[in-house]
Amino acid sequence: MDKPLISRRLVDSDGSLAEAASGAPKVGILGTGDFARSLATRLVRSGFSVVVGSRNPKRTAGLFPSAAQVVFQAEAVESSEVIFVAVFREHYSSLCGLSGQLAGKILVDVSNPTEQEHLQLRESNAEYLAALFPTCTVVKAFNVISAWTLQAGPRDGNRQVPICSDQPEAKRVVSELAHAMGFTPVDVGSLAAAWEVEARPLHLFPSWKVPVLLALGLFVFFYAYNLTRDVLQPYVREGKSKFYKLPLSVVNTSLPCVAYVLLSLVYLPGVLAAALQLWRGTKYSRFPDWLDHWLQHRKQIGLLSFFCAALHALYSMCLPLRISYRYDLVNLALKQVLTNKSHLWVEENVWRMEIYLSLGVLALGTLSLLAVTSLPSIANSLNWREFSFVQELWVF
Ligand SMILES: NC(=O)C1=CN([C@@H]2O[C@H](COP(=O)(O)OP(=O)(O)OC[C@H]3O[C@@H](n4cnc5c(N)ncnc54)[C@H](OP(=O)(O)O)[C@@H]3O)[C@@H](O)[C@H]2O)C=CC1
Ligand SMILES: [Fe+3]
Repeated sequence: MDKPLISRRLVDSDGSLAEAASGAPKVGILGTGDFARSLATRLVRSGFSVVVGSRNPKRTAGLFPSAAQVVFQAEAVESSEVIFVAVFREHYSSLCGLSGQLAGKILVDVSNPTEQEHLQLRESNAEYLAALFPTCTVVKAFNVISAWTLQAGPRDGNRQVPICSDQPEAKRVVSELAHAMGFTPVDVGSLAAAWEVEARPLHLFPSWKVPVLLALGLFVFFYAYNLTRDVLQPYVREGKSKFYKLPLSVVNTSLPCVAYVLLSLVYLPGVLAAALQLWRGTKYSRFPDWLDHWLQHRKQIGLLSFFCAALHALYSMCLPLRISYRYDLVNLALKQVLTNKSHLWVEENVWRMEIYLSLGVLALGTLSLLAVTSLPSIANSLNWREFSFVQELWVF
């Protein structure tokens, strides 16, 4: 890997990928599926010479950049020292015929198990591959990167690539490769860590689970409290039916309570941490685990607090749109004008409007939150010219 990693001629005049620079480091790929194709494209763009091993190279060669060589599996593994195994676990054993040529080489396991496989098989895919090819060094890497990200380039989202292996030298080689492709390699230890690395793509938004459950729990608590206070109590005491308040009014009264409590939970751990440091007399000792986790979740708790506050503002703006509000106004006017006790109230209309408004506001709030949270990744995905264009628009 001491050779220059970025070649000079990468793109043909017609836009397809051109010949890689002669003498560029050679990387092998076994498999010709989605992942293999995107990986080959990224490697060629990063200046590597790529040789792809297929069971049927004639059929699949047209799918790869012209700079990548597509040959039979045996030929591909012969000419490269680092070989990506872009094949599903159940087909690993079909590669055993190549073990002679693969001896002493670095195999990069990029595979991901399904959730069911991950729970059933206690052995990671990488360890299984290492057991099948004991003369090779297996490195687990790139499984958290999608074919799409490889194709588009590591511009938006997470660039981190966790890498693990029992051989530090092999880990170094693959880390340099990841770095040259624009990713950030993260050493997560020996191959025993592969099981945990393979679990990562199975969890969606892991850092949001506790904050979301917390916000939901608080919402249920305050909703139950406001329901008892504003609806059940008047019904039991005075026989007044105010159940139409359930979808809108009670929700709107509960939201700011949740927002305030969540906001205080954003600031409280910082205060506790400072107090703990003063009490211990040092800034350089570890916080207890619970405080550490709490501090790490502050961003998500803050965003949820903002979401509840924004929903509350939207609900409040929409309150005068409610038909119940209009009926109340008309009734008040009637009461003032007429002496008799006429009462204008169509229960069905009230309910329909309350529910429609509630759902509409919820959808609008969710969309705004999505827009706000995706702003950083949108900003990340812009190149410098697009970014300055947006900046100019903004200033204008
Ligand atoms: N797609 C993605 O976004 C991601 C995929 N991965 C991992 O990459 C690996 C490949 O995924 P993907 O490219 O999507 O899968 P595909 O099904 O698209 O491709 C699998 C490839 O395996 C090759 N292969 C080799 N031996 C066999 C065999 N005995 N039977 C069937 N196929 C065989 C085939 O190539 P040929 O016929 O030319 O030999 C085939 O193209 C998987 O382990 C997956 O978990 C990891 C992260 C993201
Ligand atoms: Fe308010």
